[in-house]
Amino acid sequence: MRISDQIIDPAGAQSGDQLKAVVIDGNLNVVHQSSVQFDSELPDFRTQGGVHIHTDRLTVTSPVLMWVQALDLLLDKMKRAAFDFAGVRALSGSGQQHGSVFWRTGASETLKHLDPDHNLEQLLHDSFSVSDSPVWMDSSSSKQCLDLEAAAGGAERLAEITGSRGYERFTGNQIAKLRQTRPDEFMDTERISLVSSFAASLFLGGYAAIDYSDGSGMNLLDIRTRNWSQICLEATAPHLDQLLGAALPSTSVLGSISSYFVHRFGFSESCRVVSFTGDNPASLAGMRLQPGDIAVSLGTSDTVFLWVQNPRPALEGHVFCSPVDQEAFMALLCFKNGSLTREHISNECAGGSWEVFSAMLRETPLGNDGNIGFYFDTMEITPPAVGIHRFDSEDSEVSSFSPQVEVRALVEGQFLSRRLHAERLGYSILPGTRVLATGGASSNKEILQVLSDVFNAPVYTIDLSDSACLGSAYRALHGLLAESGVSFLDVVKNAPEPQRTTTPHPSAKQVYDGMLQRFARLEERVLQKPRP
Ligand SMILES: O=C(CO)[C@@H](O)[C@H](O)CF
Repeated sequence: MRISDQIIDPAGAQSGDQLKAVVIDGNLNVVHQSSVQFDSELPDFRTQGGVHIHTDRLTVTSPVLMWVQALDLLLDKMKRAAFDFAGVRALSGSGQQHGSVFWRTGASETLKHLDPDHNLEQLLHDSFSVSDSPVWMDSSSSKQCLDLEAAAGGAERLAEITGSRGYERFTGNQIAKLRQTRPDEFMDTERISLVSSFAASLFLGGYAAIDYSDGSGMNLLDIRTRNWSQICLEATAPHLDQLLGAALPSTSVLGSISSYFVHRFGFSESCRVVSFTGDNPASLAGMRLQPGDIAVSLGTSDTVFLWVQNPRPALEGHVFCSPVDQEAFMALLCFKNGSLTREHISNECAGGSWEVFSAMLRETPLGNDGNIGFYFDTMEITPPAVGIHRFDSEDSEVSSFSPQVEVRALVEGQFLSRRLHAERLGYSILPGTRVLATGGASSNKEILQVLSDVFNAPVYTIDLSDSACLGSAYRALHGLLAESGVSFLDVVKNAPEPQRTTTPHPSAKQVYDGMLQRFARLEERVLQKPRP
């Protein structure tokens, strides 16, 4: 790759709260970054964390036109910064998993004939049959999950086919709910995209295929045959295969960039668009995860994931097709109450100051004198519980902690939960295990110290706190070369190595091995409590 070549990746495209672009050169060095924060830079949409939480506290959506406007804004920012779009040889991207975009009948013609004298928001303003896209934080499709599990032959059978039991946020259940509750909008839909393939469609000037990896988060794709499961399609909506289009390998080169971007921004006509994928699969690529590593992404949601060759789908957690190896898979656990909950406790206990929050972690002991907390601001995915629950060293429930104890109870509780549920699924932390951390909170050393202590393993980070961006730029490069048969890990073998940032305290194993057993018992007590 000529040094002047660059790979643009509007990755993190539609991750929870922002749209980001990362550009790398032919030596895999990051040469440009830009971003748009949805809440502060597109205030007219009045989102919080990029979403609207509806009054039922279960329905969570994002305005699709906010995502479109964010792309206009991002590319205008790069243009004003005199970014050389002509040097971009390929682009790829990622989007928050499970979210869905419903294209109105006729939108494909609009996409094909975009007028470069206008911005995308003006051109696509009437192209969506559903203006408020369901997103991953939604928990409102429980009935549809039960119906789909029944149609598949039970939760275990559905997990065996699609990699997961029925989950409310998974796209198939959201599609079924929309068809049942908003039939007119559903009937006016000619294509359904994931957030990732929606973003790819904008650059392609036509409907982009859903890739195998992000498609694995829909409860619709058979993860072994990599075809849509007929049982699941028929249980969800009639002719759904026509609305989704065929799924393609995540390494597919979808085509050349739309002439709209050539004329409006100066992209080269030869710029290739490589299949977009989900944010977590892109993070796996960005961290160049290897078998034996465990990744912890500390973002709007926290996720724990790793590379697996022989998947064992279960009733907890998920198995997705790997985004970088057609024979492999990735196992993932999702914890919805991630950075928004850390922000909530920081505002309540540390005056919103991360410096104060970090000092409180430094000043409180490992094990927090036996105090344990569970912090679920919204209905949690892993485990399915809600509310805040605090216990003292005698396992007695208490109504409050001091601010310092609360801060440590939150961070220890989050990481004890990540470890407990990972070990339940058979992930074992072995000597030599690397914990690779990414996401916004991975830039906080005190939070990473607690992560290292709870897992009793060293924590490594990469230069960029958002590995989904970097992973999509790497995948863009791999897409250019994949036809030559070169593996993804070979293409990126010279990328900057993750740096070790923290190692566990000598007493960590003794403190947290014991605390984990208490945590598991108390979590059972929380799950037995009646939901409010
Ligand atoms: O639901 C999730 C994974 O299954 C979340 O991590 C979303 O991908 C966040 F955007």
